[in-house]
Amino acid sequence: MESISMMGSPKNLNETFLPNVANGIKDASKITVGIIGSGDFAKSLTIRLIRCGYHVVVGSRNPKFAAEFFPHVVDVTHHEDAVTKTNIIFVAIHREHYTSLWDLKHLLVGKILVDVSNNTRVDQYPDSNAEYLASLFPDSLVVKGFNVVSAWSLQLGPKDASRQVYICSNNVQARHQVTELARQLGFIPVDLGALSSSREIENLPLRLFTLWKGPVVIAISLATFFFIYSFIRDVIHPYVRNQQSDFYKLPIEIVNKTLPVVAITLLSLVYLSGLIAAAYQLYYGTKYRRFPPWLDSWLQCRKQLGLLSFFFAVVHVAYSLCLPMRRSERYLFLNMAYQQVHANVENSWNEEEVWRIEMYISFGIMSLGLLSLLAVTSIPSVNNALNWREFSFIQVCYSQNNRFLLLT
Ligand SMILES: NC(=O)C1=CN([C@@H]2O[C@H](COP(=O)(O)OP(=O)(O)OC[C@H]3O[C@@H](n4cnc5c(N)ncnc54)[C@H](OP(=O)(O)O)[C@@H]3O)[C@@H](O)[C@H]2O)C=CC1
Ligand SMILES: [Cu+2]
Repeated sequence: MESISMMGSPKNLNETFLPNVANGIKDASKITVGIIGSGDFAKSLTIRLIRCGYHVVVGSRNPKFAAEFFPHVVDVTHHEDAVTKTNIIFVAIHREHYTSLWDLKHLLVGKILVDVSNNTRVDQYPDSNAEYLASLFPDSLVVKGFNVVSAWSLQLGPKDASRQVYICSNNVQARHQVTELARQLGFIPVDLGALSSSREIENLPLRLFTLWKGPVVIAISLATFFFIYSFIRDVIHPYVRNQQSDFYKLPIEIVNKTLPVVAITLLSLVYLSGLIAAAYQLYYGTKYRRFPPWLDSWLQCRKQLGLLSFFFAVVHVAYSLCLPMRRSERYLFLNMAYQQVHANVENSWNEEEVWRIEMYISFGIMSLGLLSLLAVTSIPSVNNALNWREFSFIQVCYSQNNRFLLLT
């Protein structure tokens, strides 16, 4: 195949408007890409397209005003003019304004409309924005994509941000063209098939947060609970019983007692979900039965729970390293030395205590090392570089790590 051609366009049946990459020749300079709207997304996309050698025509309600915000090489014009000049048009306006393009319907027949819109809530509308656009312009080829990249990362270039863009459309040719365009802009396109996937794609930027919400709430609740528990046990109780004021322990000691407990509880939650899932499958004697929704979402957020556990472990290490720096520690040490002299004790070496602390610290460091290995492998690019055997090896290390942590 010589080039990607625009199939299904009644006017330009064989016109090529994407650079020919089949034989390695990239000639984007002759290709015009249209953008409707002159907002943040339109501006950033324009800059990327220009950098990659495309010619850009922007359609605005107020082209004179909008032109000030675009490089001079960009053709900023009225909607009608813009859509006649190109076959691939990014619709960079919000869903509520799609109907304002209604008058252009006859000009958009057979053209590719790329819907880049996002919503503010998951499943905000009964239909996805892209499906809505397709229903308004049934004779155009609607493609969903690019909504997962922010205007900011578009400008910075894909090196500094997530590189994947998800693309779907009911028209295979249109989908391939937008996929190719995404690739040439330096992104990694992920083909999600038919336009019915657009709802999922639109929920993606919103979903990123929901995976963290549960684990963060759990971590904060656990931290609050264990903090209050240690506070009552180590500060309030001695105060009530012996009038001994240990309130100085609040900022460091009590916090540092809370951190490892939260870390290990979160880590055990990571594994508990897997065990419950296994027990569930054994109980029903099949692996083809759907897990209940709570278990499903629990299994999905294991990575986040693990990373939060790592975070608490790291902070615990930092706190522990700072323990001997405290003034209180120095006073306690001096008092102890004085009492020892007073009691005429020459050597206070306690072999058992020495061994306990040596082992404690050694296991602690080892656990942190293994936890950080796991945290690093959870980074997608590192994870992708591992094959299945390497991945299961690290999983085994991880479960060993649990034992270390329990020991310490
Ligand atoms: N900003 C971002 O980081 C991202 C944005 N998106 C999506 O891109 C789309 C545009 O976002 P963004 O650029 O941030 O939004 P902006 O509000 O910055 O820009 C929207 C543009 O729409 C046009 N517009 C406004 N009102 C109307 C109207 N009544 N009728 C027709 N056109 C109108 C305006 O252009 P003009 O005045 O020239 O007509 C305006 O510049 C949205 O759907 C958003 O979800 C997706 C991913 C990231
Ligand atoms: Cu510890």
